[in-house]
Amino acid sequence: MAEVFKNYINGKWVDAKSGKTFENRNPANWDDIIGIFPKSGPEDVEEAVKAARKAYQSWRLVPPPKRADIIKKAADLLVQRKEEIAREMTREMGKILLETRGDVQEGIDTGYYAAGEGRRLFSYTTTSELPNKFAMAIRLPVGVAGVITPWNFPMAIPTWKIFPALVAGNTVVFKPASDTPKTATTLVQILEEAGVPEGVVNLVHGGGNEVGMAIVRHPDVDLISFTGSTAVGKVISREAADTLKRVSLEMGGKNAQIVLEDANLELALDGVLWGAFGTAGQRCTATSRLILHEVIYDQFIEMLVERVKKLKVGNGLDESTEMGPIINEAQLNKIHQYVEIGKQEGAKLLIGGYRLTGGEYDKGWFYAPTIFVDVHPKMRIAQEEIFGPVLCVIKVKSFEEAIEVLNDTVYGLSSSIYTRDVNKAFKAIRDIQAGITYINAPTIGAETHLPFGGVKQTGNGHREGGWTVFDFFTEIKTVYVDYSDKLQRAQIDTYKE
Ligand SMILES: NC(=O)C1=CN([C@@H]2O[C@H](COP(=O)(O)OP(=O)(O)OC[C@H]3O[C@@H](n4cnc5c(N)ncnc54)[C@H](OP(=O)(O)O)[C@@H]3O)[C@@H](O)[C@H]2O)C=CC1
Ligand SMILES: O=C(O)CCC(=O)C(=O)O
Repeated sequence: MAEVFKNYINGKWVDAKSGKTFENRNPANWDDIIGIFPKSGPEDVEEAVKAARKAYQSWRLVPPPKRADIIKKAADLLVQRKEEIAREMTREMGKILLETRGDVQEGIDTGYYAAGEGRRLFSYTTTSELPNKFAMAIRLPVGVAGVITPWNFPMAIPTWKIFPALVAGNTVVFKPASDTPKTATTLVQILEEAGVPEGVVNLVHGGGNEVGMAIVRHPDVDLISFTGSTAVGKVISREAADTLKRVSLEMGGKNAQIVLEDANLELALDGVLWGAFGTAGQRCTATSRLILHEVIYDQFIEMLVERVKKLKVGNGLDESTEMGPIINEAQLNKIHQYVEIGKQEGAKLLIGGYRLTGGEYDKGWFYAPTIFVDVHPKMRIAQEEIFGPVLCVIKVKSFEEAIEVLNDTVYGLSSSIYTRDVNKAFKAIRDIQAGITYINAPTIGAETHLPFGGVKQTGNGHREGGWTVFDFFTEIKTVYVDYSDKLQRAQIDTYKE
């Protein structure tokens, strides 16, 4: 019998009001049912927002170090349960154990980092232009935060949002991706066990159009933190405009790795393998384009194909597997459509380009690691996010052309350049249009204490991670304290003759 899960609203585990449910299955083995989850609707969101609004009145008054103690405890619980959660996550969304352990670790790191901010949450004091007057800017919570997350980092991304939101004093209505409701449930169970009071965190399972949209449109939700596709991010941005709520959007990418003629080729090879085929390419920071200098082009392609041929694709629970399945059938079909588009556009398919079949592959969504060469930078496969194990290789004649090609996309999340020339490395840091640039390292592998986010159509100017995330989750209040016991007029009295 499949396990049945519930929503978490106002401190209680409850079914969807409609009683409807949906099923979630292991993408590496469809026979394995992960669980049955509530298929909620706007009426459930209504309850969750009401609970979050009520809880906000007391949560905002809890001293930040006390709020942080609860997040620290949640991180401790994640440490204790790391292996179990990683295994469940691999079952739920497919990526290999090495990566799901990393995903939980990112949640742990975020927890300890955010908890530390409970004793800082720095803003500043400054001077006043008038005598006997004190001036400062302080941070206050914003209110009820709607948190909408994707499936590819089912622990890390929710914690990037929920932990700092709570330390800052906001309450949360959390809608996780429909493909990863179990990991989301585990996170909320942990927050409950850590001592989060009722109503402070609410979990509502269900579809994006029903639950996600109801959160975005709700007038009592003050801010939305969203990670997902650019298409959905644009819809959210438009819908949120009606209530003028604050919105943080972390969206798609078309990240590139440049390899120059002077690069350490072995290192660059390890980088692109990990960047392009890690998590089966289903990372917003995945290396989707490889830009090679013509001098090393043939040699590097030969080295790359040799290694890609040997990649072991299979169930991520097997420790020897190097690449797991695709998340679902729709995503697999999308990837294959892009492969067909690439062929029609005239790119040369060097390896892969098909769904894997036979044996265990017949019960999962497995796709062969795929490489296209002779890719023109304007082709659709070089411009649009594929979100799968497909690498497009582009040949360039110079450093300048490499940067131009890298920037020639509507996205701007991550980027990487392999070179031993320090001047070129610094020029790349200056000229690449992306939120993240790696020198001699792959496009993936964010650290939680640094800002994370993209430019152009990848983001809307906010950053997660580091202390920058607190700029999003706090409201700045400017405070003047006049202790002169008389009316002092700024601007007028300041410059009185
Ligand atoms: N820049 C970044 O930091 C990152 C970006 N991503 C991006 O995420 C995408 C892959 O994730 P994926 O989950 O498929 O992305 P989606 O945009 O399809 O979904 C993301 C979340 O939004 C929900 N959603 C869908 N439609 C709506 C709607 N109309 N209103 C409100 N919420 C909605 C989804 O719910 P449901 O699951 O029920 O459909 C899910 O919870 C890729 O484009 C990737 O680049 C991923 C990780 C990091
Ligand atoms: O580890 C990283 O590079 C970022 C994680 C992430 O959110 C992603 O790539 O989808």
